[in-house]
Amino acid sequence: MAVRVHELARELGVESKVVLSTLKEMGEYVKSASSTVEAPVVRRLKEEHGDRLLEQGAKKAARKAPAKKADEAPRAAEKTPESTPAAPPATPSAPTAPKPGPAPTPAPAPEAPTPAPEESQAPAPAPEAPAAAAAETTDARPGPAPTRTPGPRPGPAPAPRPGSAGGLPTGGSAGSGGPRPGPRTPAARPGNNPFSSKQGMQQDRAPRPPAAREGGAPARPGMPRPNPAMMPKQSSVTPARPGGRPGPGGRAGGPGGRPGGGAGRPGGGGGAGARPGGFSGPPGGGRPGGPGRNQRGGTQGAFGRAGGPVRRGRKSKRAKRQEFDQMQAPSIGGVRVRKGDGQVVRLARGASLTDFADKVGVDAASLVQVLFHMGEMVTATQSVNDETLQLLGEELNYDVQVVSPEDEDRELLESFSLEFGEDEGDEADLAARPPVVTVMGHVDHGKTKLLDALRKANVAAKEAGGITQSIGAYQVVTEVDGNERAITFIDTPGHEAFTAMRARGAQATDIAILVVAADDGVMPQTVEALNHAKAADVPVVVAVNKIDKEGADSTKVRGQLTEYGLVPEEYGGDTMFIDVSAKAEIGLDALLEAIVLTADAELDLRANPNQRAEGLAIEAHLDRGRGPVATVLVQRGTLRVGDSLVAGPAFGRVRAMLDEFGENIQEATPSRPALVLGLTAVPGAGDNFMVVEDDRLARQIAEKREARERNALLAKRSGRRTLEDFMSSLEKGETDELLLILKGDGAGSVEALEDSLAGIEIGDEVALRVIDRGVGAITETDVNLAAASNAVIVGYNVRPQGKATELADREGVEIKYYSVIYQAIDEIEAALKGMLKPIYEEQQLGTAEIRDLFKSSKVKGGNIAGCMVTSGSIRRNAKVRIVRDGSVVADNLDVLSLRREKDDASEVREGFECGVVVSYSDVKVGDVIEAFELVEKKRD
Ligand SMILES: Nc1nc2c(ncn2[C@@H]2O[C@H](COP(=O)(O)OP(=O)(O)OP(=O)(O)O)[C@@H](O)[C@H]2O)c(=O)[nH]1
Repeated sequence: MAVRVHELARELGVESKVVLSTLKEMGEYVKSASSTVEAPVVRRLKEEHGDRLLEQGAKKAARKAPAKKADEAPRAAEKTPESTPAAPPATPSAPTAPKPGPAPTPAPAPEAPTPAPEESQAPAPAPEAPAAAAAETTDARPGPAPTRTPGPRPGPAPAPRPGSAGGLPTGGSAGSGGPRPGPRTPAARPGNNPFSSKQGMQQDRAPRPPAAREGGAPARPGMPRPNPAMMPKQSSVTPARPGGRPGPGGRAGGPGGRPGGGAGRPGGGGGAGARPGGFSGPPGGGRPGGPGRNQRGGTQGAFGRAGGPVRRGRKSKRAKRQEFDQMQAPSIGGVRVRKGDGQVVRLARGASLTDFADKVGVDAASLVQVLFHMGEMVTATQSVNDETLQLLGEELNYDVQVVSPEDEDRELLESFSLEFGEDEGDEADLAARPPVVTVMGHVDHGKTKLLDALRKANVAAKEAGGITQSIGAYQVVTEVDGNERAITFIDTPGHEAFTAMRARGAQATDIAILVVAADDGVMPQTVEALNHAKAADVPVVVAVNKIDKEGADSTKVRGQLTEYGLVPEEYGGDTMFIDVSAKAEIGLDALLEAIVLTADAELDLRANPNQRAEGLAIEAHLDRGRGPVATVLVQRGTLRVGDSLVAGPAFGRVRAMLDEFGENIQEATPSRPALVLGLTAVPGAGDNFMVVEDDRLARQIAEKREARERNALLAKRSGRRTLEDFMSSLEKGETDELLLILKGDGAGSVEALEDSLAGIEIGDEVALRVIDRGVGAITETDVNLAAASNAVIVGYNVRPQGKATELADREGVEIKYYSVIYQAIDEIEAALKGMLKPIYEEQQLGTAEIRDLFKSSKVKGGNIAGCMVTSGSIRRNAKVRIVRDGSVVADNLDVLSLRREKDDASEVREGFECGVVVSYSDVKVGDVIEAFELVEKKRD
């Protein structure tokens, strides 16, 4: 593939330094005459400077020719044959030559090229001039030189071609040049280029290996170089190239191509062989395309070939450019894709190959192919997961950065000149805010009970006489050092919720209360919760619970936690441990005080209350009467009724706000949880919210987020389907998939449903895939999606909206409604089982021995076997097998006819004789007919 500068120079007939300087002009790094030059560069050199160099070479040759020719020729001759394997074209020609039979062949060949193309017919005229010009080059070319000698007849030249056998070389040129000779040596052309003549460039053609034409060839040192003038033409000839076509591969496979070509040359048949040669470079290059395909290497080939008297037009500049581009691109698994040089490509999570392709300016289809070669089947528009994007990036030498949702959201907001998460103004604008607390701990250690107890202990609640409602968070007011201090509790205990929020980039919690039951001590989830708190860099207050219980050992808990780095203050550490009893309501005030003190000691909890509100949605659901409702936690600013709000993919205007007592409030300050009404959709827990200038802006942001989330979800769901998976499912027969669209009345219930569904285990044969999910009524959009993807809609506590039912009926979409999650799971599980292909079990029915054979022309199967049923029975509709001497000679046969006496029978039992015709005529006396039935087996 790569050639050295001096070889290239020789081929072009110029001095190495000329090539060197030209390459340098082109910006290529080449040091000396022995430096190697990659095929694509060679090609570019030729395309851009070929003519000039060849001209230069020709002049030089002309000057030296007389002297040189004499000895060079012979030299070349020797070389070609063996020494230059690289120059297959030449080589082949030589051998081939003989074949043509026409003795002259060998010799003439050289000449042939020389002569003007036009003349091809009249080879004889081999013009001197051309020869001279070529001389330089020629020297390399073995073939030509010798040829000359023998006969002036160019005619023979074609002969080599005929060699099509070896043909390749010829082939290419042959197309045009070769053909010419053809007439002379008809045999020569294997019919490859029937249309040869057309072009005038024959001269060179003949000598030139097809590959050369393509440019890949140039590398060939020994190649007979066509005369300078030829260069450009060659390309036009290309089409003629039979198998040898070094499409893209040509460049790589200079050498390889040739050889292959040799074989392939002859007609399309050679295609396969030819290809590999041409493609030597890329591993996949060898792919044996259809013959026709190989020939050409490209679509052009297809066109060129088909049309009989096809005109091989010259390649347009554009075509050449494309070809060059293609050649320049490295090949991955046979696919040519331009590689990057490590530049950063930022892609959103869930981006598709088309997005990737757009960013790097390549064809998405080629990326699909590259991935295919990497073992992944992905379509161009399908969302691809992060890992795959990164792998592809590595393969193509791009630094793919999958933008995290948070970054993406930041960018999205930036595009609207908005920023989330920063307090406006300076220090002076900040005011203290209450700490936000999450309760975590091991199962059954009393988290819920503690939250309830604290809620009841709420001073404010006591004063107001209010009963707190669960809106996802509540505030408690306590007295510390005579000051009323508020604390906000997030009402969802457990670190899962905490972590889930963190995973979304939301950190609502300032302090974590780690509940440890004094009678149980530190348990696995205690440690897990602790680690989550540490990871989030959230200070911990330990509530040693259930101290009212017998066997409670709060000291032990302190000791245990010390091992995990939580050293109680009383032991000299900085973690406050409070003994409490959620049940007996002991130590609750102390716990509240500890929270306030820890906040004061370790945290600077301040926020600017005088700005547009920002914060997090901590809980949201669809309320039948009130529509989407979301509990938001204001983190900074003040949220007011009437504000335009965007919360994740939901937006709207705050119609009303309620506190944890169900009371209407007009505003919510930092750390205040509030139930917001007025959103158009249900945001997710952990989604951030912010007040923006107007509804329009809120809508725009929400819409962009929604689109993004959908993509990300698709990417996550689509998973990677590897080739292996694909193959194995192919082996197993089609994999069936039950597609579902889940709609529910709350984000929690939908998630719960989806999680439960994910837990259904049916095996590999059928799969369950949730293609979309959402909160709210079943809409026409859902139905359309279901119709398009053949999915079933599952509505959990929701009903269809508008004309959704009508549309579903029309489209044949099934909508299942459930209000009990287990019922939904049971039914879906049953449906999945129903999709399983039945398992059949063989059940033996009986055996019969063939005692005699009767021929009957009336019987379709030929022989009627006279049998004695020796066990069980033989049934007309049974399956049978023939057993001879203990071996099964034919299996799974049908009973074509079963007769008892002269009547048709549906069953003949043991001990009776019968006449049987089976769908196997070669039965013999003594064979045993074994009858069996395939019975569907129940799955468990
Ligand atoms: N004796 C006693 N029992 C308690 C105390 N706190 C909680 N319990 C009991 O412990 C059991 C578990 O309490 P929960 O509050 O449900 O515990 P949890 O940590 O929220 O449990 P999960 O939600 O399953 O993780 C209940 O039966 C409570 O009544 C306490 O201080 N003393």
